[in-house]
Amino acid sequence: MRDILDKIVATKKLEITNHLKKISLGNQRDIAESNNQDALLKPRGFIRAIENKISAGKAGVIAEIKKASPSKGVLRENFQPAEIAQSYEKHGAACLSVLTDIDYFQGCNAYLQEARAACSIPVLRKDFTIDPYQIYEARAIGADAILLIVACLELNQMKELEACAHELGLDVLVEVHNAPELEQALELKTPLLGINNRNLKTFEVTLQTTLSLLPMVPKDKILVTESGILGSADVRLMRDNQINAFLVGETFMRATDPGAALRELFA
Ligand SMILES: O=P(O)(O)OC[C@@H](O)[C@@H](O)c1c[nH]c2ccccc12
Repeated sequence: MRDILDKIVATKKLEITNHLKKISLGNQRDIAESNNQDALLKPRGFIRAIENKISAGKAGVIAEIKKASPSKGVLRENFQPAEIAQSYEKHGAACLSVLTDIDYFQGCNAYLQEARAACSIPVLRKDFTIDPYQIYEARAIGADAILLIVACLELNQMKELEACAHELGLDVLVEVHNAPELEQALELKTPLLGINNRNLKTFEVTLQTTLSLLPMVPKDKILVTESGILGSADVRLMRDNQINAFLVGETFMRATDPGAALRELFA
């Protein structure tokens, strides 16, 4: 049986092919938009926003906006990206992460646009990036950073995608969940390195993933621990190990007020 990541990547390839087909059939609007520099939003520095929090002695929190996940189904019924974004910003998030994948996370580009327009902090487009076309699209919808998941990319492809993002002024978060992937990620230029505590192939979550890879992470990288941060003990464990950047989704999505939950978790 194929695992979920293979399945997602296969769907993503189909989505891109269909989109490119639509464009070549005469729907040029998306392309025209992304070529119109005046219509483009100026990127907000994603990495800089995290660095600023950390150098002020605070946690750099990337607060996620996701309606659903393949492992847990719908996380939040009354899902209002703009309202959530404002609450996150008000309660001290460094940045946002917005799921735009449709088929597995019930996300969409409009959620990112709504969230970003409602606040002034930078936004990561959380999606399965496998083609440069998606990076142009990310730029066109106003994303400030993109995600590269080592588990679904070849090294040369990753370098090409990173160069494309940097050319467009976007920051890159590279994500790993084991030692061989980490070695590949260190071949990239980006200082922003995410360790996902959730194995995307098995859905298993353990904070040990971050702790066990920590000795391999060079000091000049900004390490983000991703997934499975549930309570203040988790935050303390990470901060005791000099890990100061966090990507948190589910814990906030299940709270009545996601921003208030953020403030409480990092108090
Ligand atoms: O909801 P959690 O357990 O706090 O996890 C957030 C985030 O790390 C997770 O959504 C995530 C990390 N990497 C991904 C890649 C694709 C989709 C989703 C993700």
